[in-house]
Amino acid sequence: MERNYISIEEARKLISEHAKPIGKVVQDVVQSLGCVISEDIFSPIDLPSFTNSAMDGYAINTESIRFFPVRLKVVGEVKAGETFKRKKIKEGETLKIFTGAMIPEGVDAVVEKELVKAEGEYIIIEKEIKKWRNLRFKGEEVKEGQKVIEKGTVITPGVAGFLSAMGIKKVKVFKKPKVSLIITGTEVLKLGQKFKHGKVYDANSVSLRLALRELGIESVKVKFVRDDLKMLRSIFKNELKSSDVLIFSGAVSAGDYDYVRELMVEEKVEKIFYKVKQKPGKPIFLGKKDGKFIFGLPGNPAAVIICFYEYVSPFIKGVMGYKNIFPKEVEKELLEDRENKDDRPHFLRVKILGDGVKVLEAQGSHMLSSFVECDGIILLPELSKKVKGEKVKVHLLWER
Ligand SMILES: Nc1nc2c(c(=O)[nH]1)N[C@H]1C(S)=C(S)[C@@H](COP(=O)(O)OP(=O)(O)OC[C@H]3O[C@@H](n4cnc5c(N)ncnc54)[C@H](O)[C@@H]3O)O[C@H]1N2
Ligand code: MOO
Repeated sequence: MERNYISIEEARKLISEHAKPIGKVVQDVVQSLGCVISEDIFSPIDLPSFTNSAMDGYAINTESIRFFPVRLKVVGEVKAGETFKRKKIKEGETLKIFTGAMIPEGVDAVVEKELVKAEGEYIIIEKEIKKWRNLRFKGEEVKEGQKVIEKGTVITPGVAGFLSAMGIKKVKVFKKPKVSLIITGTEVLKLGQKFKHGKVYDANSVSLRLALRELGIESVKVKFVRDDLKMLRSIFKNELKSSDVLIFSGAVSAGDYDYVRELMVEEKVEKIFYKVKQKPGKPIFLGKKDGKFIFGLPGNPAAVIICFYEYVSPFIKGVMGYKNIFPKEVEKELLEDRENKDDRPHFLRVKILGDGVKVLEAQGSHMLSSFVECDGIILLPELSKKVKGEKVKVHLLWER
């Protein structure tokens, strides 16, 4: 007999167990935002790769200056990017130098231009300048061959910049899954279609596509299908061939035309779980066939978004090689008493106000207006009461 529900904790555990990388690919660093590096990175060069100036100013040799103030003759200049084997300074001389320019032989400090007085071909340095001032040394940050990035690191713009600074153009990352969205419902109108009484505009394909884009998943196919088992089967079979993760929206519940569960049984999709004790999103399904994973999300549009962030996004992150897959949490104080008389835990949309959280209006699984102000979700256990001032964990959905 099928158990009626599993708990949120059990569902999370099953997500963690099944969300494993599906392969590795070589990716251009410039296209790699949000990918996870799949092998340790060793620097091919020193960083800095040559000793250079941290300031625009004058290159000096402090050892040849016996006392300050000193008057030095400007005998040339060194620009960034220039190599200048011929440029050397002798006692009594200086070179004009720019930020990032290579330090010439015999130079052991750079005095920034604000600290000198220019007098024709000469400069006067009033105050003592210490050896090594304003020098950025070869290899001071990274040595050639040093391990600089560990496998499992998520590529942020900063990481991508760092890779590029080492001259690394391509990087091995865990594969992003290809995703198919199968949007069910005879009542569903695609955006742009003329409104008809009794129909609803599709919200789910749009919220899911954008949520997937946040994860860097661009390879997304969207299929709309009426509540028709034959058509659903044919689309399912096709998408199973081409995608790694299939996400159904709608038709997972108990209605006569809710065909997804029936299809999963018929197609011998191995059930990982079906139905989680929660609101919204109770009839969520996760299954596996031919190494591909299938989510069935309820059609209710708020349930879709919440199930995506609580389960689908963690799953996809796991596939992409992320170590931390579940939503980031912050602790906040509840700004009002809140009771859950239901026997299912409730995910509630909240707005963060400083150290507190306000539970938003419009919490129904069919209601989306609360997302206008929503920063995150709190979980209110079944048959429980939380009082004003009590600490709650907020699952952060997005930053703005
Ligand atoms: N007898 C029972 N009825 C229901 C149960 C139950 O246990 N017994 N569960 C309820 C719960 S909880 C949920 S959640 C929903 C889930 O329903 P389905 O997954 O079968 O989804 P649909 O019936 O297809 O649609 C639900 C709702 O969402 C609207 N919808 C569907 N697709 C879209 C879309 N792309 N964009 C916007 N809105 C969409 C649809 O019109 C329905 O209003 O079942 C309860 N029923
Ligand atoms: O579990 Mo359903 O999403 O409440 O209404």
